[in-house]
This record gives sequence, C-alpha cells and structure tokens, in this order.
Amino acid sequence: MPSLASARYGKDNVRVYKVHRNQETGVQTVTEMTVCCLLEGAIETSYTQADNSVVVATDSIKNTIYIKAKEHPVHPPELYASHLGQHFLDKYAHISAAHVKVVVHRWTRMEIDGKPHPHSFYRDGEEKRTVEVAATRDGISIKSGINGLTVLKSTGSAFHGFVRDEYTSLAETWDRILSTDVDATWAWKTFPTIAAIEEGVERFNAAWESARNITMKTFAEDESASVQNTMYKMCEQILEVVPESEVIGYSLPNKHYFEIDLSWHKGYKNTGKDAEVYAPQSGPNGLIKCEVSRS
Ligand SMILES: O=c1[nH]c(=O)c2[nH]c(=O)[nH]c2[nH]1
Repeated sequence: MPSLASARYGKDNVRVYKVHRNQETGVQTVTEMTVCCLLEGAIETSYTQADNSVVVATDSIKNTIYIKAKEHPVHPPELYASHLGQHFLDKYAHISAAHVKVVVHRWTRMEIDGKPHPHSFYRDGEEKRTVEVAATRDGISIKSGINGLTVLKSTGSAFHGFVRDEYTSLAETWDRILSTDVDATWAWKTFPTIAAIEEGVERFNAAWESARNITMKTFAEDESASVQNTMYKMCEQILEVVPESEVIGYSLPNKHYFEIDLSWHKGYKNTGKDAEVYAPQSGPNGLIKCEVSRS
C-alpha cells in the first residue's frame, strides 16, 4: 500500500524588485531578488484524495510574496524571508512549515564624476547573496550564503603529496593557478520568534560582510596546499567571527587551467616556470565540499 512519504509545494522563480525612495535626500535604493516559497503541513489529502480544500493556491503564495515585500523591509533578506515564512504559519493552522529561499541579485550604485549616483546602478558580477529559511512552529532556522563569486589566483597554490598509484597521471605541482566559484553558507542557531530576528538584525549584514571578506582574504593570502585545506581555514575564521553561526559550509569547484606544450612550434617554452599561455577548462572539474561546526 503506497503512502505519501513527503510533500511540499509552492511558487518558485518569483522575481521581485523593490525601491526605497528617501524623500529628504532624493536617494533611491533598489533590491532585486528571486524567491521560492514551499509549504508543508496537513496537505496529504490534496495528493491522495483530490481534496483541494487544504491547498493554498500557488498563485496566492505568489501574491503573498509581493504583499510581504510591500509590508516589510526586503533588506536584509533574512528578515524578509522570515516574515514571509512566519505569515503562512500565522494565517493557516494546517501549515506546519514554510520553506523560503531568496536569491538577491547585485545592483551596485554607480559612481559618476567620483560621486555615488542617487538612482543609477550596475550589475558588477553574478555573485548572489542567498538565504534559506525554514519557519516552523518550533522556531525559525536560517541559512545565509554567498553563491557564484568567481575568484582566481595566478600563483600561491600547490598540490602535492597525494596518493600515487597505477591510476595516477597528475603531476605534483608547487605552483599552479587556483580558480573557483564560491558557494559558502553559514547556518544560524534557531531563532525562537520573529522578534528574536528583528532584535540585532544588523547581525545578518555584518556576517555576510565578514564571510565575504574572510573568503577573499584567505583565498588571496593563503599559500594553498589544496582546496580542502584553504576552505577549512575559511570555515574556522567564520565560526570565530560570527558567534551565532553553527555550521559553515563551502562547495568549491576546482576550475582547472591546463598548461599547453608549444615546444613543437619554433621550440617555444611554455611549461613549468615558462608557462604563460594556458587553456582554461570548462569541465570536468574537481568539486570539493565541507561543513565545519563547533565541537
Ligand atoms: O586542491 C586540490 N584537491 C584535490 O583533491 C585535487 N585533486 C586533483 O586532481 N587536484 C586537486 N586539487
């Protein structure tokens, strides 16, 4: 006899833009985000018995995403996502969890003639600020993150001492290019209520800035022995400077740049210490992941 093992539903890819107009200064501030909101609860009969009386339509969920963006600040995204998730618990007794994911797209203020422009912005990269909220009747859990921050260092990275056997063709290296697309997350201790999130809400921006700075400074300055070791050093530091974080996670592709032997052409030296022209690889790539928590 089959039974519904798990179920959630809602609206995905809801694009939202909000502007704040400072009437005194004339300065406008914009936020653009993509939202996913999925509900869980006593909704089994909608799947098993065609009972739509338990279904809050995904169209209504989409409307709620817009309405909550009107009613509440959308920045920091942790606060907006929590208000949105909590709404479904407060409004519908049969809903037990709301899973909200917010991806914030970059609109960086233009500097024109050395001055910040009051209402013009540009996309300075595909890096995203991300938030995943699970609002339940036991509290609100939040995982914040950075995604798609592409970085490269042209030296200061080695990889040697790894397993060598009949499957190994990779040469050891003491100097290589290191490049990755940073996917970093930091999970907060569970917040009991929205009030606990609102109290000291600046913690979220401070943590994002710290995580971003630590990621880039460690990437740049570490004499990297491996992706594994460098990412662990990032995790350690974020745990230290964000006291309310519980688990730090990284998922880093190792985007390979291969040397090209050009000796066949006029005897050009282009390998080892003479390497200048490389072939960036689209794939396959290494993929290195870890999560680090407090012991
Ligand atoms: O930093 C690295 N870690 C690995 O596990 C690995 N494996 C590999 O082929 N190159 C690398 N580089």
